[in-house]
Amino acid sequence: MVKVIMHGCNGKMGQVITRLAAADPEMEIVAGVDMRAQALNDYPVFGDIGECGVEADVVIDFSNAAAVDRLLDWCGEKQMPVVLCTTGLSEEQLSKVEETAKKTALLKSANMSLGVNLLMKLLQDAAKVLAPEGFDMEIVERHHNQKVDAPSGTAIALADSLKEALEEDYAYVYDRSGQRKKRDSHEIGISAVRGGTIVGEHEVIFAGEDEVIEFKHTAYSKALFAKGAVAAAKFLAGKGPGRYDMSDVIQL
Ligand SMILES: NC(=O)C1=CN([C@@H]2O[C@H](COP(=O)(O)OP(=O)(O)OC[C@H]3O[C@@H](n4cnc5c(N)ncnc54)[C@H](OP(=O)(O)O)[C@@H]3O)[C@@H](O)[C@H]2O)C=CC1
Ligand SMILES: O=C(O)C1=N[C@H](C(=O)O)C[C@H](O)C1
Repeated sequence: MVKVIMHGCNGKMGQVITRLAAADPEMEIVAGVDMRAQALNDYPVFGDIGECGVEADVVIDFSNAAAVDRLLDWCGEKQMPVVLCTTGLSEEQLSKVEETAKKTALLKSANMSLGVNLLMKLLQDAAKVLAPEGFDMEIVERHHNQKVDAPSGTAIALADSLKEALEEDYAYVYDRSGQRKKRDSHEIGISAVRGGTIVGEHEVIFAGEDEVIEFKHTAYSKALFAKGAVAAAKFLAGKGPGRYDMSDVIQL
């Protein structure tokens, strides 16, 4: 039985994971942490991770970037494995992630779905062929109107995987509204749409002369991400210090 502390337990993802774990004989949520320290389910909820004295094997985090520093400090100090799913982290926080992974097992992924993790690999093959031929690369992401960070962590991760595959350097461009100049060939444009209840869509466009190739992933339910997070928590429990990602969990 894997015992989980759910960080951000009263949020949208925290509640989807709570329902999934309740039906899973191999996993139990033993405590939750949330700004609103209100118990909505059958486990105790604390207002701060430091107040949680419940014994556990792993933390699953879907909270807010503002909560991540405190969480990383606590997990590092307690040598508590952590599945970090919150997006919108600063450069300083990303460095802290690497430092924390020297003290405890840490799996970070902006997207827990099989489809997006496979897409990251497929894109690298496409980029290696198309970018040197002069195809422009653009990413468009669409999410619900409750999302606070933009662009999505997934859009940045997709851009990072394009960049990683290419020999030449590419700059990310998020906003062209203040510019009166043509697009540079060595940029990756990233655009964010927010509206309604869109769960999450990511489109990667390779636009060349007289032809366009598009890759698209659509999430139809948050259960998709919850399923990946649960698999990641089972994988991470009992592991020693180290930095992991979803490619360690999913056989691609
Ligand atoms: N990696 C992935 O596959 C996915 C990542 N995400 C990311 O996960 C994060 C959460 O998403 P979602 O569940 O939709 O967001 P929600 O806002 O619905 O949930 C976040 C929860 O965390 C709580 N919270 C805020 N600050 C703290 C804190 N200091 N300590 C503990 N809890 C805190 C919030 O409380 P309050 O509402 O009172 O502020 C809220 O209940 C986002 O960054 C999102 O982008 C989402 C889906 C998939
Ligand atoms: O906030 C969300 O909802 C999501 N956030 C993640 C991101 O920023 O990439 C993943 C998913 O698309 C849903």
